[in-house]
Amino acid sequence: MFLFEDVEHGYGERRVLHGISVELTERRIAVIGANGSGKSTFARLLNGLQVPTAGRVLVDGLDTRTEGRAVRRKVGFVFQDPDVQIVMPTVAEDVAFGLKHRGLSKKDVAARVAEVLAEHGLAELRDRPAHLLSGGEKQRLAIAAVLALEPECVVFDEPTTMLDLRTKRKTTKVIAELPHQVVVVSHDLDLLSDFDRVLVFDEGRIVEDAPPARAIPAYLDLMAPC
Ligand SMILES: Nc1ncnc2c1ncn2[C@@H]1O[C@H](COP(=O)(O)OP(=O)(O)OP(=O)(O)O)[C@@H](O)[C@H]1O
Repeated sequence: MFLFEDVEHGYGERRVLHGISVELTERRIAVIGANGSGKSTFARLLNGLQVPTAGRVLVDGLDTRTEGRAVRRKVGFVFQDPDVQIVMPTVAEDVAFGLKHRGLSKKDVAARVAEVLAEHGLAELRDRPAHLLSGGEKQRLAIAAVLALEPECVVFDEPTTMLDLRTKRKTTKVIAELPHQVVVVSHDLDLLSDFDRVLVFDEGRIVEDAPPARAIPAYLDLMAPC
């Protein structure tokens, strides 16, 4: 579904991704690597939140540079910090926001909101102020709001970093049970042990690209103190 053609990305003069050429068709793909190795930048390129400085990113043949809107319909993005993503005062309004933006009728929005809140265990919180939710509840809301829009693929940028162990396990389960294609950036090796494919980043390049059984030991070697 994703095709990176000789992608470079820089912030100002500084290049942080170099020569990324990769095709991603597997259902569950993980991205790991050291801090600052370019993982989040790579993730943001997947749905056109950022466009490459050079090269192309195609999603089902759509160029993220020219077809950003269509790409974002296909590819949802869940940020590490749900506060970045929650835009409306209450839980129900936040889920409704994207649906209204898509042009659904009032009746369809209400029905979809009710369905999604129930699916994600948020029905009882529907009228609660979103900013007063716990970290885990906010995470659930952020995921629910993205899934409400029925993307084909969901990109998660460090979905468990801010969570306690219990909430982390619940989020891991939610991600594991999604029928969607998922791309997950994570430092949490437990989360990705049964993924189909793991990309290991180092200094803006993919240095290993393999199933977890091979990629995780390669990553641990890379991270070993000299
Ligand atoms: N908006 C930005 N402006 C300038 N530099 C940025 C910006 N976003 C990221 N960078 C820099 O680009 C490099 C790669 O950052 P990125 O967030 O992609 O790495 P990462 O592998 O996700 O790191 P981490 O594991 O710490 O989240 C870092 O040196 C970072 O400081």
